[in-house]
Amino acid sequence: MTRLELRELRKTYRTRGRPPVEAVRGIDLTLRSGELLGLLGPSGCGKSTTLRMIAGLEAVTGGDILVDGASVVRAPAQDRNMGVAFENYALYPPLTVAENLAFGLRARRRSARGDVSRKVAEIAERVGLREILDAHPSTLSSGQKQRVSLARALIREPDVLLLDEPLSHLDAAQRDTTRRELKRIQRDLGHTTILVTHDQEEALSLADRIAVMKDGVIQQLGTPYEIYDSPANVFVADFVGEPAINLLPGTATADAHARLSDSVRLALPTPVAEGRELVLGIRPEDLRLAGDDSGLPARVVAHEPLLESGIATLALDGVDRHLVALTDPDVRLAHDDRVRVVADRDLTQVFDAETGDSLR
Ligand SMILES: Nc1ncnc2c1ncn2[C@@H]1O[C@H](COP(=O)(O)OP(=O)(O)OP(=O)(O)O)[C@@H](O)[C@H]1O
Repeated sequence: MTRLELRELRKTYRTRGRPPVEAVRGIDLTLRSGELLGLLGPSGCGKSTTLRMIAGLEAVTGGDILVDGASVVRAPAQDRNMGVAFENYALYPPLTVAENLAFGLRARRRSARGDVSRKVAEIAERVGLREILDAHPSTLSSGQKQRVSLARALIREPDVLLLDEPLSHLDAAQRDTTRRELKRIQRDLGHTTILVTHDQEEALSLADRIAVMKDGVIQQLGTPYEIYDSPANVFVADFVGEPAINLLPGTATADAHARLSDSVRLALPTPVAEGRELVLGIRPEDLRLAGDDSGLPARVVAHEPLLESGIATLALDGVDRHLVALTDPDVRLAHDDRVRVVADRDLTQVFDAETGDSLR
């Protein structure tokens, strides 16, 4: 069981003839023993750089990395005891799966031959690789390769497990199964784990806590519920959630409303200084179609009736921006239908238009 701490971790890439790139700008994070932390953010936000610094594959520009309170920031990669499974697998093609697994173990410790075979068999059983132990990587599916990659990281009995987009090459069905397996294995073995992903669903379903990153800075650290229900700013609100949250500009009124246009006002969950420019965030599932004349009049732009719930695109009368609302599975709407839409006041997010920060 291991605690991992990142303190003021920084990385600036300097390439001759180009301006420096500040990929990671002072990250502070503490992972509890056995915790699975999802590092989530768009491409280029510095996730992989962070992981590579922890693994010792990239020198840090500043800050510290501590494992159980001891700094490892100057230790070479092979002395850090981190299990790494990266996106591009990095399996050795001439070796069989069993040999690939054994190789990782032998390279690390001078283990006895019998010991190695026992460990390979054990991990193959746990990760579901028994049938393909004699296969070569070139004959494996993407899902199998990713599992071998995970097994190779696990077989070293690492203090910390670092997974970079471990499910990215899988199709939807494989991803679901592998995700469940990954969660089970991580929980059984109790590794302190960082999982890098740009896929919010992966982060929301796997992680104990999520750190949402943008431009080398952590925007919010919290449980999946905290991130989803109480986003710290517009970026987090917009990045997490599918279909995306509705973001509507408005101006605060004296009576705890936001004016979206001359004719449209929405109630705020908390009072805000009159005249303040806001962005309201309303999740598609927090909008409902009214059966009576409550709510705001709107026109249906499009409706996709899906199996579990439909997705309606609506134009509120007098507001330029379209809204997306989830509809019950039995609802059928046609283009230009008139409806009335109600937003749940208590679930409405309120952000400052200038800073993007939450005002709740
Ligand atoms: N070796 C390098 N030299 C120079 N710049 C780099 C290098 N590696 C990454 N960068 C830059 O650092 C920033 C962060 O990159 P990084 O790969 O860590 O992001 P990421 O969030 O993992 O993105 P992705 O999901 O696309 O891998 C990007 O602007 C990238 O172009």
